[in-house]
Amino acid sequence: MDQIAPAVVVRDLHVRFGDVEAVSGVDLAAGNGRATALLGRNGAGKSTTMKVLAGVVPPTSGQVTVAGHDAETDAIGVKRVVGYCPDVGGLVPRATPWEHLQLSARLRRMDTWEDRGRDLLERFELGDVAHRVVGGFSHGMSRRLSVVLAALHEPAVLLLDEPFDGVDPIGVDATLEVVADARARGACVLLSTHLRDLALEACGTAIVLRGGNRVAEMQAAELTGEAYRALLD
Ligand SMILES: Nc1ncnc2c1ncn2[C@@H]1O[C@H](COP(=O)(O)OP(=O)(O)OP(=O)(O)O)[C@@H](O)[C@H]1O
Repeated sequence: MDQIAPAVVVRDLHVRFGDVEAVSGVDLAAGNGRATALLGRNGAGKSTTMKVLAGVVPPTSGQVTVAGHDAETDAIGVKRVVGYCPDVGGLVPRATPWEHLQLSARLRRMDTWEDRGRDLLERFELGDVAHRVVGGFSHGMSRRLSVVLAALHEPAVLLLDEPFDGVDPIGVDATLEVVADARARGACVLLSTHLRDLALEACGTAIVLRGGNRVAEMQAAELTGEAYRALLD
């Protein structure tokens, strides 16, 4: 399923916020039809890397290409080809799930999206609350809706930042299904999580970040609990 060039290529990425270097020299390549897990301790640089891949934060230096679009010079092109579930936020408290889907579809100029939107809401058990404002949603419900929104337009690159955080087993299974579906249609998936077991279940490759650097890349199956702990310290 891999095309010739990887869908996501990151070379020597640095991201600086004032005095803080959040990412300091990350390299990675992720292929089509594959899912890659980003792991690492709090503050390792996972979310910042995801934000750059989503076209939300510009790289301070380095090269980042997402489905052929340069993250520094073509952030809009990047935003068009990705589906991004941010680690926090991204939802409008006074809007309903259905209104979020409508807005997302309109921004992406999608003609037919209602059936897929309805199906995704059902799969994530949000069908019954499709017309309730999300301001009253639990954390897990909001996470599930964020995954739905990321997946709606069947993006070439699916970026899921902590999609399992606080999510119940039904939501976890639905998320694993979304990842499997994306891989099956040849999309590239990057998923950040602290949950090693779920990373292994969802992804074929695991990348471990520490202090803004990539310290390991391996087959996810090789990332035993012991190996992971050793990489964190
Ligand atoms: N907007 C910002 N301004 C200042 N520092 C930031 C900003 N965003 C991230 N950082 C810092 O950059 C570093 C990496 O943060 P990041 O959120 O990427 O880590 P993470 O691996 O996703 O952590 P977690 O597992 O806790 O979500 C941290 O030291 C963080 O405090």
